[in-house]
Amino acid sequence: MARVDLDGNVINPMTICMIGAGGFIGSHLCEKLMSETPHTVLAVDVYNDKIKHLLEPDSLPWNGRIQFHRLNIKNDSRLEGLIKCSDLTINLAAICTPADYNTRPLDTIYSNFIDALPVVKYCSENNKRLIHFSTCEVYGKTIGSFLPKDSPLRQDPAYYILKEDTSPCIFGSVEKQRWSYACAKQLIERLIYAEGAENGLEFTIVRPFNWIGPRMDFIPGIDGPSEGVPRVLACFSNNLLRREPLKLVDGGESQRTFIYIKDAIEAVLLMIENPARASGHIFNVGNPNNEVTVRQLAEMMTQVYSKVSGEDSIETPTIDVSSKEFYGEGYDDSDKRIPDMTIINKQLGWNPKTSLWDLLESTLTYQHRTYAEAIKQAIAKPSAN
Ligand SMILES: NC(=O)c1ccc[n+]([C@@H]2O[C@H](COP(=O)([O-])OP(=O)(O)OC[C@H]3O[C@@H](n4cnc5c(N)ncnc54)[C@H](O)[C@@H]3O)[C@@H](O)[C@H]2O)c1
Ligand SMILES: O=c1ccn([C@@H]2O[C@H](COP(=O)(O)OP(=O)(O)O[C@H]3OC[C@@H](O)[C@H](O)[C@H]3O)[C@@H](O)[C@H]2O)c(=O)[nH]1
Repeated sequence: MARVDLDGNVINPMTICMIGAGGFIGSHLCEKLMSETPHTVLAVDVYNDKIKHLLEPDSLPWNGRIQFHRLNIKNDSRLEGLIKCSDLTINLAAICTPADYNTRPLDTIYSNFIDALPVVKYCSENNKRLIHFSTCEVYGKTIGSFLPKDSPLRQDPAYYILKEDTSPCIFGSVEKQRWSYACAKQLIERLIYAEGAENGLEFTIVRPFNWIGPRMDFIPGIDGPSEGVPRVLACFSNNLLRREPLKLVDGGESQRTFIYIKDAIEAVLLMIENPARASGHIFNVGNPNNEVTVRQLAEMMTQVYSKVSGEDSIETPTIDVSSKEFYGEGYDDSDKRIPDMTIINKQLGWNPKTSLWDLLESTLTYQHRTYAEAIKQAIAKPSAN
């Protein structure tokens, strides 16, 4: 049976230039597009480890519908040709780990703003559709965080729910280099929006709210640098696998809403296949029902990991660490992130499904299966010096 969109129109197979296809989100999106749609993907990245299983062997059912192009979009003239021969470009490429924002602010700004410029330009000049990945970090801090701690207004959703079309973007001072990422993402959003308004660029902007699941980032010393600091899911997974206490930055009081990657990918597929409903919009994509403090996340991950690994948790499961010690000078944080879902609901009829417990259970089962043995061996090996 032919695939139809939300308005009952037949969806024709398309060619998608996916930049950053080898990353966490890209790998799940490629998997979905290969297994459930007839579309072709030109997968652009400097790495392909996370999509290797889709690229080989030749006998896979989607053989020929995914091609990997190893290129760095900073300096490769092949990029324009790939965008030109696609119907749609999806840009995921970015430096997007908080440990980099204050320690490598130049690389962060270049990656999230300067390197995205040619992508936007080629799409605009060649009348190609663009789905650009921004971030929930563009909202920065909530209005409520500036109210006195005991103010009853802090309980009023008007002071903390983040809405695409009305919430302000509140960043810390320039010395707080944490905001280099959010600021670069905000400026590229504004540029894309302006290309739409002045030159007719057909665009969709996605603001992911802490998408998590298998293949996110790396486990330090196993498939990434030993001194590297990934995002919180991988940091806590690493601690659990090594039977170390989970580190709570500044008391673990910040709040986040976490969404299962597979739920979020459903939303992206709807955007891909419903251009008339998605174009010209900025979409929050998150799960407002899965809110926890980082401390609660640590506690839940400890419980879930114990269940899936069959190991008791250690005596002191968490320790407090200052942000200066953990991330260095210039770190700052978003206090609370609850996405408003009105626009995505209205345009695409999409809702997230998976509870935090369930998504942690499947993700930590994957982490345990993938890394437990390698960690055991790494710990057993006498150190090189
Ligand atoms: N995962 C989340 O919850 C989340 C939240 C907010 C925003 N985002 C945004 O979504 C996008 C994808 O995030 P992710 O979690 O998959 O990150 P990721 O780091 O796993 O993936 C990014 C990919 O882009 C590639 N890349 C970076 N620079 C490149 C370049 N110059 N040339 C070619 N490839 C390059 C990287 O090699 C990597 O594979 C990013 O733009 C990020 O800012 C993600
Ligand atoms: O080991 C750790 C790691 C992280 N944390 C805390 O956990 C919270 C979440 O940290 P993450 O590393 O997931 O990153 P953040 O949620 O702050 O930002 C992310 O948001 C959306 C995207 O744009 C990016 O993927 C990233 O910027 C922060 O408050 C952080 O300080 C810990 O307490 N301990």
